[in-house]
Amino acid sequence: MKQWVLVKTFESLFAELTERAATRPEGSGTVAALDAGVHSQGKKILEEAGEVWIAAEHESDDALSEEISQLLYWVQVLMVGKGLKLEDVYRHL
Ligand SMILES: N=c1c2ncn([C@@H]3O[C@H](COP(=O)(O)OP(=O)(O)OP(=O)(O)O)[C@@H](O)[C@H]3O)c2ncn1[C@@H]1O[C@H](COP(=O)(O)O)[C@@H](O)[C@H]1O
Repeated sequence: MKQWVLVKTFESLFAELTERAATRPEGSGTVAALDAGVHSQGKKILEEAGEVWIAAEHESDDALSEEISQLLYWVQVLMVGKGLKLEDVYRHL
């Protein structure tokens, strides 16, 4: 039987988090992060950005990649909480 591997992308993660915000499933860390509010989300973004910096200077590429993925996640949580769409950001790129 053929096995399909679903690759998560920035866009698919954003869709997933948007769906979490709408359906609010029990046990979702994203729902808890959204409920914690923008102050808490902003602190998490700063924390993860610091971890990215440290990993870039002192850790492996894999560790750096993991930290970057967490930073992207928290940026997306803040975006979803603020009601921003990907297009709102993309138009500034
Ligand atoms: N990609 C992520 C993701 N990246 C980071 N994080 C969270 O961000 C935090 C970062 O972890 P750290 O190691 O920096 O911190 P920690 O000290 O281990 O944890 P904390 O004490 O900070 O909670 C953790 O709480 C992680 O759960 C994420 N949480 C969820 N996702 C994805 O988001 C989607 C929805 O998840 P749920 O809402 O939990 O279903 C799923 O696809 C998940 O894989």
